[in-house]
Amino acid sequence: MSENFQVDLQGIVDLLSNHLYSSPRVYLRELLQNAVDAITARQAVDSDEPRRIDVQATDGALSIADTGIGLLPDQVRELLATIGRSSKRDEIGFARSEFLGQFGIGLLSAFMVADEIEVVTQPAGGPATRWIGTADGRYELAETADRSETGTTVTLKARRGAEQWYKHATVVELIRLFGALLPIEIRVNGEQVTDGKAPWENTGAMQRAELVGYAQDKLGFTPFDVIHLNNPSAGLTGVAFVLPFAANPAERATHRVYLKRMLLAENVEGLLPDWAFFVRAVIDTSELRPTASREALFDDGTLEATRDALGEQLRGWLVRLGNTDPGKLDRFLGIHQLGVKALALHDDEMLQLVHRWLRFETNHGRMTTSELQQRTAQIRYVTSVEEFRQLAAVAAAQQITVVNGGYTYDSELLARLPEVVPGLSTSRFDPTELSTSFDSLDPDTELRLRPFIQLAQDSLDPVGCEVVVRAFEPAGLPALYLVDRSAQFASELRATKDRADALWSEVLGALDTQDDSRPQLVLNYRSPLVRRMASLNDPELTQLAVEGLYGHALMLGYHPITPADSALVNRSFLGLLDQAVPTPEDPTP
Ligand SMILES: Nc1ncnc2c1ncn2[C@@H]1O[C@H](COP(=O)(O)OP(=O)(O)OP(=O)(O)O)[C@@H](O)[C@H]1O
Repeated sequence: MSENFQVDLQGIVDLLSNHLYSSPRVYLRELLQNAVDAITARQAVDSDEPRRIDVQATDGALSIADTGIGLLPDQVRELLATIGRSSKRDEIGFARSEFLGQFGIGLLSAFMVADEIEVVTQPAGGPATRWIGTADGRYELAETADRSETGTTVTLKARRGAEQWYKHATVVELIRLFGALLPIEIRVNGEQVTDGKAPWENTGAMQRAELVGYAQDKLGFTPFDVIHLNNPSAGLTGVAFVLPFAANPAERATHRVYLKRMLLAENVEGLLPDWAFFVRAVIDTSELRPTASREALFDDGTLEATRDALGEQLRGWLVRLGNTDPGKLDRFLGIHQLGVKALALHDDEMLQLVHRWLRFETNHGRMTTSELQQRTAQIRYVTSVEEFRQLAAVAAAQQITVVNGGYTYDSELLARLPEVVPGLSTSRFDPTELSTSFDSLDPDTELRLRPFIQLAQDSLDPVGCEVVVRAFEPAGLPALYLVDRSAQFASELRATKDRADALWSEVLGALDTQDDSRPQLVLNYRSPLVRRMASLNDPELTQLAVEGLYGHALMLGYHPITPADSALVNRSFLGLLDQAVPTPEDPTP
């Protein structure tokens, strides 16, 4: 013998209110939606019939009356009293596109705010029926006196503690929120509360001002720009408002979505591609599907195709801006630079889109990648602001363009650019490259300077630095400390190894590249100071001066200072002071 399931209605209502719906306020959305569907069904039969919804909200009670199709007694039994039964699906069970509802559970949401639901309904030419359902799962059905008009009235009485959802102001606010775009006359306590127009449908000169006003009112900001969105295959129209402030690209952007002109939710995710974090969209769609809670979009192929199509339109806006109003694009990037860069780092599409407008600091001013490409086949960058400060002027004097990759995301972006942009080549700038562009001394001078160079080398042997003399610009810079990158890594590794315990020491030892190329102190023979030093006849003073320059060059380049370095610099500083400050027995004239 087969039996029917018993359903604990209270359990289902708890499930809906605690797990499906985000707030009891959706009860009004569900009632409104049923009224709209009933009107749609009646219009399909006779489009001359009125399209009206009348809400009466007095403290503690609410009724919503529609001029819809109404139900016969048998339909009431089948549709209202059977959970999950809906008149809005076709024979195969698919949602029929003309209706908002589809699941056959919406009416139950009223039990979140009422213990009893009364429905009085009458189809054209049929009898009027009164149905009263209670939250404990019982219902009564009876014929009643005819209504004055075809349609349905649903009446609720507030459950204790839910009175706030029945207040006039709250009801007006919620009806406006959910129903602002519905092409139906909606009154609350006699007053018409909506105009049925989407802000982007107003044409004419004031359209933009109205859209800006809408964003200010409803979204709380004055948009940087407004982009129209359109996707006929999803029956979609709307706008994207560009945020006037920086947004965190890691936070998923959410959008206000209307489905068949009724609000689905104010914070729908997944409508636009992830990279479009800098806009908030407001759209209406007739083809995308809701989830059962009607608070999110169902993530299917149609949504994916829509996301791509809308992404194309946002991309189009960026490209247009780049081509027609570079100043405005610059302002846009000024606001969203960091977010755009962060995203471009992981999202090839975004990088491809924006790379040509991203500006980087270089030693020849701020430049885009295409401006850089015009200057040099190979874009060279350093990875820290300190390194840039040290090398910028010297490299510029040798006509070498160096990009400062020290700002957030810049060096990572520069490293990734060649993967995405054909023909673009970037590399880390190796400071030792500089010395190859410095001028060597002529053989006579070289010979003459040999004792000086030897003396300087003796001073710097204890710190493992090689002394070289070259002539380069700017002449005001007496010395430059250059260290090959892999040598720098090896020396830092060794310093750490010396400080680490035995286990770590061994691990670090395995990483040692054994690169023993020594750092160089390049003395600049164009510098008057270096020239004077080279012609000194006092070996001790020469050595102190070389050590002093060494310390100065280290600090200028923000290089790490080892104990041996600081001992050397100390010695030089004190020695030079000693020479500079006269002793009392040596009275100055
Ligand atoms: N105001 C109304 N006028 C006419 N029929 C109604 C009305 N309200 C509800 N119904 C009938 O009751 C059925 C069940 O309504 P319910 O709101 O529970 O589900 P639904 O609207 O079909 O789907 P969903 O759960 O997606 O809202 C509807 O399919 C409809 O046939």
